[in-house]
Amino acid sequence: MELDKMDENDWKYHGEGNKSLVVSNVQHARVLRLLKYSTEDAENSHKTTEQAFRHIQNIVDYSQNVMKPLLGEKFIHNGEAVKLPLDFVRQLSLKVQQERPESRCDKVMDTFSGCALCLPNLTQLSSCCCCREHRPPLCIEIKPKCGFLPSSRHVTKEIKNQVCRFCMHQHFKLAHGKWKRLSRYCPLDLFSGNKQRMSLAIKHLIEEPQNNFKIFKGGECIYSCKDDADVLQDLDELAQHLRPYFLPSGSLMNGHQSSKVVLNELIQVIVSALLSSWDPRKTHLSEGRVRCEASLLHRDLLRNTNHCLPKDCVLDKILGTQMLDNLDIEGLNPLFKRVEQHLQDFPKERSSLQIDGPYTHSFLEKIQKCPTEDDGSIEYAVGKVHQYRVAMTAKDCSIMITIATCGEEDGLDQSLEIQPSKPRFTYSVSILDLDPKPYESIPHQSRLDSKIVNHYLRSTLPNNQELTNQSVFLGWDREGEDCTLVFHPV
Ligand SMILES: O=P(O)(O)O[C@@H]1[C@@H](OP(=O)(O)O)[C@H](OP(=O)(O)O)[C@H](O)[C@H](OP(=O)(O)O)[C@H]1OP(=O)(O)O
Ligand SMILES: Nc1ncnc2c1ncn2[C@@H]1O[C@H](COP(=O)(O)OP(=O)(O)OP(=O)(O)O)[C@@H](O)[C@H]1O
Repeated sequence: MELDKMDENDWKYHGEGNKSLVVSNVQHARVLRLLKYSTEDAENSHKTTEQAFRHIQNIVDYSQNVMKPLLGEKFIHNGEAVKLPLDFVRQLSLKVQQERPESRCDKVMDTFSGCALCLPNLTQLSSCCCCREHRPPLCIEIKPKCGFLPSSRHVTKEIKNQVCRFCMHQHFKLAHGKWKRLSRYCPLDLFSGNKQRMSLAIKHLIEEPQNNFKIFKGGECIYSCKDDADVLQDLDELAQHLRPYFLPSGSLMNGHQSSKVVLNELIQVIVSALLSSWDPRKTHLSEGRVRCEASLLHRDLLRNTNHCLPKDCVLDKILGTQMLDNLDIEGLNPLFKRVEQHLQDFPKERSSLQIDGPYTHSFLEKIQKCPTEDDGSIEYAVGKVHQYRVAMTAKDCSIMITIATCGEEDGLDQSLEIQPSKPRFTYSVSILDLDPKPYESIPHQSRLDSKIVNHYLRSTLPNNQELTNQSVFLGWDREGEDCTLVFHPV
């Protein structure tokens, strides 16, 4: 990328989240991730070039020195902080504006600093030369969220040991208008390691993707949550896109039947990619922490299955890192206050305690060498706060599974052979959105936790009206449901 010859016509809108907007290059498999600011205080809060560059470099350091050792080398792609010509950034901002979803327009792209993060475009396979078939790669993006129930003795509300945060949060989001329908996805099903539960979790993601599920074909997003949340997802249209990948070319199957087959095949491929690992060992998950009472799975299936993830598969790595939060926000809060008090008394120690970074090897050491028992020290409190922030990153990251079909003769390192008669896929699995979560956000986390739990208790118990209504609407059979997709025209 020649930074002095940047042309906005070489880039197009790719996607965005709460904090950044992403554009992709039309020729090369690269993206630029630019910061966003809230429109209310864009004038005041924008950073100077040096501050913005430092901020982005911090993200790179954190991803490389902290998250990569925890999540595994193979899943993480280092980005590079770059300084772009301001003219280019301003033109780019004008160009992408009309593509942006309305729901994200409460923030504006940073056109002041000229800084961005340059990353490989993970929706495209980097070494696709082994694939002689010329179908564009497919990429499935999953934001899995928190995959376990807390077991901390500091938890004061019993419901937190029974219903997972995602399922409780759904009710809060619905009440506050963030979404119009409840998602039936439960992260504990996805992280269970049980193929049947995982398939169901993915089925629920497809059915109601919200911001947890997207599909790209040849780098273009072909399936995601629409801004017009009233519209139900068109699964037949999705299946049309996927048919060439999952149904033999001569197949006579048509209509709903073929959509069902195609989507079930897709689900199987996703499950296999999520569980793939070279390590034959398993991580056994403690029963009490992987069963969510709000999951719609048949109770027997929840009770009578083994819960284990192949060691070092992407889900195992993410879950292990999420579990660094072992005190829960309720147990962390007093430690955060201890750190706050200490910083008031000794403000100069902020830097040696690495409260705002730098995210070096010694930051990782503070996490890894944190004492297991509270000895009353500031080191323990800081170690737990750092661990919690790292766990928060892992609870908010996304998984990208990029797959391409390949011919019989292709020699592949990573190939998924689902069934010998079916097409083979080469794939790559990556993790993205590994930004450090600010130290200052901990009090907000604590308030949000109480709001979510209290809202859930108020709104859902003792009757579960919202869920029941939705099941009727979509025609799902809640109790006896298996993992096959059922299509009911509405
Ligand atoms: O708090 P949560 O669980 O709602 O997570 C936030 C996400 O909401 P979600 O529930 O996934 O829709 C939220 O996602 P959306 O903006 O809702 O797509 C962000 O990822 C936010 O992170 P950040 O503050 O931008 O770094 C996330 O905030 P953090 O808690 O990770 O800081
Ligand atoms: N390296 C990449 N390759 C391809 N697509 C990417 C890449 N990085 C980000 N994206 C796309 O851009 C979207 C927004 O990026 P990202 O999740 O990093 O933004 P964010 O603002 O940090 O999100 P959040 O709301 O979680 O804070 C992603 O959901 C993904 O679809």
